[in-house]
Amino acid sequence: MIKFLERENHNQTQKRMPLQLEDELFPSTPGKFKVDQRGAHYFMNRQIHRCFASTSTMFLWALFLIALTASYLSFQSFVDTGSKYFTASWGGIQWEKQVRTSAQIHRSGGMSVLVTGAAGFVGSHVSLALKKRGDGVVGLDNFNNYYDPSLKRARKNLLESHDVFIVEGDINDFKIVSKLFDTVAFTHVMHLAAQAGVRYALENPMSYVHSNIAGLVNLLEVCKAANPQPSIVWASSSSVYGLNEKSPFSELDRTDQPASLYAATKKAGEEITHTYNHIYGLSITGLRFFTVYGPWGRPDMAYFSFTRNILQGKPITIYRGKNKVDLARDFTYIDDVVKGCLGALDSSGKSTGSGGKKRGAAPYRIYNLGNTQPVTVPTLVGILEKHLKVKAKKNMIEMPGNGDVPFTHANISLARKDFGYKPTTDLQTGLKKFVRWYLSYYGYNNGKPVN
Ligand SMILES: O=C(O)[C@H]1O[C@H](OP(=O)(O)OP(=O)(O)OC[C@H]2O[C@@H](n3ccc(=O)[nH]c3=O)[C@H](O)[C@@H]2O)[C@H](O)[C@@H](O)[C@H]1O
Repeated sequence: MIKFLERENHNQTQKRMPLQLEDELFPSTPGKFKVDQRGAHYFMNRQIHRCFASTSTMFLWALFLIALTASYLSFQSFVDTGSKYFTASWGGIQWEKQVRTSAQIHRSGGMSVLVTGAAGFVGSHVSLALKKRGDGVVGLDNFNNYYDPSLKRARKNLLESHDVFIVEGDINDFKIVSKLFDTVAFTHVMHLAAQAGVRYALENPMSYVHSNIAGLVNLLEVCKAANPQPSIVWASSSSVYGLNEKSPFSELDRTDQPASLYAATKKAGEEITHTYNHIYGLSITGLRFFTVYGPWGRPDMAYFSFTRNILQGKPITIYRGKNKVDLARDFTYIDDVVKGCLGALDSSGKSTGSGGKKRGAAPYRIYNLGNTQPVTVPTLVGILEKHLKVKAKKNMIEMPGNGDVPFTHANISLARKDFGYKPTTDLQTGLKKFVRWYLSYYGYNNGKPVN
């Protein structure tokens, strides 16, 4: 704003100056010019003298103008630098120091990981787990308001208390992502920033294109050019199986029938990452998460919003499939997913390229991270009622055509074989932990809000 006003003033100054010059060099009232009676010689001399006088005046004015312009320009650049320094939320010596400190590795053979979406549900858990075992972690998150940003801020505070620094920025911002790679030679990227949610795609389709397509490509562009290139592990989704009816879902099953735009953008992500692996030698691992739940979770997900409504005495809507068949999900507890993420990072293998040039084949992998025990939505509600000690007001309706699929069920043998992935938390146990966290975070005591 300051810059804008100054530019306007500058234009006014420039407009005014030639007028003032004209006023000085030429009579503004030519009709009042009197014929001189003192002879041609005198007149000629006088004209020559005037001519010299006006040339030197012009010269002086020109000098003055040049000096004025030069001083304006240097002032402007001072203002630019100053305002960038004072208003930018990133950059500067102190910022770089924070990034480098956070990325420092504290165990032998450890990694330095850029975690995108670090203030998100899975991102915050993975960041903390990496930090706790001695890896370097830097977070990147845009803190958007898809759901209550205060929850993201609370996760950020938690991470900061464990010395994880989170940079506030968007994966679409080429400058900030490049700057991070200029500051730290990240060995790995855990890419979890995304527009999540299956049904929200009906409301805001472009947000999925922005984050899950454009943001992904932007991140890959920076990674491909980095030297050394990092290995990338990123969040795909169980939703890519779409209308697949073969159960359990295996990584070799078809994924070309997405039921939602969310699923389509995740599937596109799998294809996009494949091209970066193929052309630039980036090591890529895509993880298909199956309805991840747990403490510090996402308020837009069913288990979370059901809990909120049940506690507030509000009705919940339970979707049912055709012929009143209950919907089912392979709900997967966050701690199991975190172990899967770390296993995928540890086994990812190196990227082969450098500075945008491929030097050989690099791993390209895709894994299911599920629980292998699908549970119906009414059963989920029953477990919540038990833990909350409150009966839900249920409103059963037929599943609208909103992108939902009837069931999900993961075959996890590939992840088990390659990095020992073995989920150990059933829905009863996981929801108990979630409810305990929820009541404490939102200030409930014996099922009643405190204060
Ligand atoms: O595995 C994934 O890849 C995805 O998992 C998650 O999607 P979903 O499996 O759809 O989870 P979630 O919304 O909790 O709905 C659960 C069940 O409750 C039903 N459901 C939902 C809302 C409601 O009001 N009523 C209802 O019956 C609903 O019909 C469904 O049967 C992530 O959100 C998504 O980002 C992605 O990661």
